[in-house]
Amino acid sequence: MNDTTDVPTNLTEAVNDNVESGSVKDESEDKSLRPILTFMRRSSPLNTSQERGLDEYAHLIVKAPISDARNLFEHPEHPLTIEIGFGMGTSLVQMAIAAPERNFLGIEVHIPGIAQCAFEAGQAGINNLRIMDADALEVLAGIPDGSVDRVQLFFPDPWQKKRHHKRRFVAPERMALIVQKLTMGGWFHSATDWQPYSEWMIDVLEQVPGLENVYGKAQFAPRPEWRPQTKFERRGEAAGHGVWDVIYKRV
Ligand SMILES: C[S@@+](CC[C@H](N)C(=O)[O-])C[C@H]1O[C@@H](n2cnc3c(N)ncnc32)[C@H](O)[C@@H]1O
Repeated sequence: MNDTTDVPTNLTEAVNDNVESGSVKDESEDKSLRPILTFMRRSSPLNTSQERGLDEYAHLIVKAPISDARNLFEHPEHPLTIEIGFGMGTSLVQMAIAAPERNFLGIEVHIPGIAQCAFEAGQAGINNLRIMDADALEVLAGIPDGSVDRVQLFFPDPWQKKRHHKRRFVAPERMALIVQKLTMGGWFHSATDWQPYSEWMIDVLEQVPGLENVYGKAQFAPRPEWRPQTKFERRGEAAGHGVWDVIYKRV
């Protein structure tokens, strides 16, 4: 995870600066051929629950690539929510428990988060949640158009420095892919505690063909009471930040 428990955003960005400036060796020979990633993979040791998550509940973790996310579930006809970057997954598990009539696929690259999410979902005994260790953009590119009812992206890395803005998940080309995968009437729901990113989101999303703001042109959504608080939301709150939700509908 980019900005985990353990790593504040500014440190992540400092590491990223070093990669970009060449002071940290990168395995890729030709940088121009590398896709721009919206995350940095970081490793940290697993605790006992996380070890158990990978071990006892491995059946909840799906390997990439997949051809149709709906078929991962006992009820493929149920509407599918994909959460991009669920972090430690606690809020995603809460959402899946609260909505047994929906299927949930969480995609993350942070292994302790994947393991923790598997542990909590396994302990809760739910069968409407699957987890993937993958770049969500690659997963989305491989599944059928119009197959996802909701895409949610909560407290994405804000990539605060101007030269890192290209890594922000909410960007016209990435949103075009999301639109393609949403069902008609389906939602893209994001939230952030970083005000400049919230304004950026509105600026980008208002211009995306095929999306309409559910709360009116350029409006933020009221914080839905059914969206559980996330770890990064709590962290933002502790730092005195506000919270801005945006909900757009596929039209
Ligand atoms: C700032 S954290 C927020 C985590 C969680 N949503 C929360 O609110 O606590 C953003 C997470 O998104 C993940 N992420 C960013 N881009 C991603 C991508 N393209 N595919 C999968 N995960 C991604 C990062 O690994 C990171 O864990």
